[in-house]
Amino acid sequence: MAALAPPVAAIRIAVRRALTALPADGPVLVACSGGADSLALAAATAFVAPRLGRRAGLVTVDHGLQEGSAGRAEAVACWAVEAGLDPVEAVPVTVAGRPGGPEAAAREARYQALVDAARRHRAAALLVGHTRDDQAETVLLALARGAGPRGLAGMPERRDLDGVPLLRPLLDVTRDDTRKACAALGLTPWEDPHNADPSYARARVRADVLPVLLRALGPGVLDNLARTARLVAADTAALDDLAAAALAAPAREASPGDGPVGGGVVVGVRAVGGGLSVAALAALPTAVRTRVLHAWARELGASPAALSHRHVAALEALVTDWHGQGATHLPGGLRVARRAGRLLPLGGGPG
Ligand SMILES: Nc1ncnc2c1ncn2[C@@H]1O[C@H](COP(=O)(O)OP(=O)(O)OP(=O)(O)O)[C@@H](O)[C@H]1O
Repeated sequence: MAALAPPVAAIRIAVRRALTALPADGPVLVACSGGADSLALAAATAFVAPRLGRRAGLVTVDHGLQEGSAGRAEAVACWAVEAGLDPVEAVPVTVAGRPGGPEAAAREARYQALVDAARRHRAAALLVGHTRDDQAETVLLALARGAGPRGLAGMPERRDLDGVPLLRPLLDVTRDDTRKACAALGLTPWEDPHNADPSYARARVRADVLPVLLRALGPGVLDNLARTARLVAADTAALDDLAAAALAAPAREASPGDGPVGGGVVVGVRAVGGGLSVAALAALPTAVRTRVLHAWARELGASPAALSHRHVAALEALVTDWHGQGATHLPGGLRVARRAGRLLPLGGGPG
């Protein structure tokens, strides 16, 4: 028997690790574009899942944006059936008419179709093929746009997508390895023209920025960027937890010796009679306060997509830079004002 190529083995190990952590019920569904990353993922899942006594299927979404896209989706689906995956679906979606740029609209349509398929098949999880290279690109793009820790934390290995667990088993695998694995298995991946289109920032990072960094700083750069994402993600999760605890608890009079947060003590911020206590907010470290304000704005009804750091900064100014300014406007027509030591939504929203 021919020796197994190392990238094929590494990808199977990564998939095995992801699948063994899942609850027993329901198939896993691989989201596959036909590109090298998700094709290598699908091939590894087709191999590993039955050996773990689990069903594995595949969904490929046809955005209908390029000539021949339906044929490409059909070809991926035919390969998947031959590879023993079941269920297999090629789902056409309509991208035109959705809000946002074409890329965002395509992503939204794709994720909706994937979630619908996962629900239809009562899937235990959806698997996507993001690699360590994708993670490094994500971190660089976040750095360049000043995204803050949430962006620098990159893509999580696991997240909830409208109630469906979304897994990224290949975050420790390089794109080079997914290509090598496809070659070793005799698979011909589809080359998405968008990946080389310089009008996309990610494509420019991929083609121009990462190669320079790798040449100048050595091959450890990809690893280091991905590690940065993991470290930042852990810190961010801890700060989010502190903010959630502060937002859940009633404000009380601060007494000398109270750390703002620390020693297991979290100062609550809910004011008696509604709204948030300005004094309690002021006692929090900035990193926790901004998270509290962000979470509260969402609770009031501001859509996360529309809520920007400028809105949160304006809310924060009501606490830390108060000079009698008027109400702050939030997305969705919401307004928040400072009144008698409290931040209050105007117009009788939830407090
Ligand atoms: N048309 C599609 N149908 C199903 N899943 C998709 C589709 N496009 C992308 N995905 C999923 O989302 C992941 C990320 O896609 P994206 O296009 O951002 O990355 P990529 O690096 O080009 O991945 P790939 O090489 O697998 O196309 C893919 O690995 C795949 O799991």
